[in-house]
Amino acid sequence: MREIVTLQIGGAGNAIGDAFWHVISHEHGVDYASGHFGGNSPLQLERINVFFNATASKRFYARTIIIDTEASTIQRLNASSQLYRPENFVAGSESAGNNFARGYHTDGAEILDQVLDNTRREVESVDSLQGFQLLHSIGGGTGSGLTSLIMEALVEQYPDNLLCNYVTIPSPNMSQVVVEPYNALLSIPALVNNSHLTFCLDNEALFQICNRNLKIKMSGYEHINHIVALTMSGITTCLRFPGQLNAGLRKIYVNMVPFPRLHFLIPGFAPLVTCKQQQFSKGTVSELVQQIFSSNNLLCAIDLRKGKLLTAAGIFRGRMSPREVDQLMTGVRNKNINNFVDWIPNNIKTAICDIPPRGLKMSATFIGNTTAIQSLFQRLLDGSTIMLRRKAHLHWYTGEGMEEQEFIDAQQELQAIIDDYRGSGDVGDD
Ligand SMILES: COc1ccc(-c2[nH]nc3c2-c2cc(OC)c(OC)c(OC)c2CC3)cc1
Repeated sequence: MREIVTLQIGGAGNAIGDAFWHVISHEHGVDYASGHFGGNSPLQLERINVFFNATASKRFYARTIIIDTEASTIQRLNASSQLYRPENFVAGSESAGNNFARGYHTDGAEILDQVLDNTRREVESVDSLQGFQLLHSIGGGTGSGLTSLIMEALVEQYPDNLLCNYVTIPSPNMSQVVVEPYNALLSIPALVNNSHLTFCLDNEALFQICNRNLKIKMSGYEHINHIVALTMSGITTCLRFPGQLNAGLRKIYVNMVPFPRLHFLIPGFAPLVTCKQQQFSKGTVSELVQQIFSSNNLLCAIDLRKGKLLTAAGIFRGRMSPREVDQLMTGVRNKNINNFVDWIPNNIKTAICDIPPRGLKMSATFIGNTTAIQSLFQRLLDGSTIMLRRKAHLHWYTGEGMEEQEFIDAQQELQAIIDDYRGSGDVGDD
């Protein structure tokens, strides 16, 4: 079996992780609170080992390391579910204080060995590890700094395995902490150089979806974390259920990432409508296809029409005609040929799983590798430049041992990835 070890890091990473385990434990017939299997189909067990470990007493637990520099998140999760193995909790003694430097150099560094020891134990208990998925934000100190440190260690200790990151990206309009742009900026080098697949989860888009699509007036993190969990469930469907694709992280990597550095993927999900709208929906595949290519359903605040898709994947769930799905997806490509690079001929792929997500008859999940992501990176660059030019709040980082040059180097790395994506959209389009 091709197992995946999850590391959920920091407040946001653990919130996303808990939402993800809620969704997929139900899909696999596992009770979230107790870990007991009560499912009704062998399909729920056939590939359950990708994300879960079975215990002697036929219970299941999530193969995840629960990490935070402060104990409160850990304590809450430990109290909420037996899906979490107590030995896999790693808590620091002091919060990273929303500071990359404390996550990477001081408070985070203090718990790195515990993280790696717990990871090693889970790796040694599996048959055939395919890789790691890391759930974290880059706006806070633990999610940015400690995750960067963990990624460097994982790449060194497990050079043949893939790192798949699900990263929440701070929004200037939903800012929690004034130095989020610095933490996000400083996370870029590790994501560019150590992640193989980086799924970008933009708080700007997620809150827009809650307000615009779902008409939620006072949207909170519980709402966006559930949208993220539904999308992660869609992305991992082919890993977790048998189907026509012999699915593994490496197959996604090989087919979605044409150049190693261009591995930043934009997820989308459909339907993202109110219950009332869902009642009036025709519930057609055509509606799903139209929605997943709409920027309103992307989990990043970008406009697909302002770039070119290098590669794209659509994962459809529910009972539907494969022929209709292929025709509609091919139709989108043919009608929007200028929004697809012409130097990867077969750059759109669909997969169908007839098991729908909870509460829906059918759904679609989109993954796009698009040059339009430049605008997201430019937003991060601009947000950090405006403070860095005046060295505002820099003392919180230099006081923890960092140098201003590290910020300048990170900005050059960010500009370089922007240039690489821009250049890839021009290649071949003479
Ligand atoms: C852009 O062009 C392509 C993209 C992917 C593949 C492919 N080949 N083999 C696989 C896959 C694959 C496809 C998936 O979605 C369509 C997929 O779900 C995320 C998925 O997820 C697990 C996989 C893994 C298995 C082929 C072409």
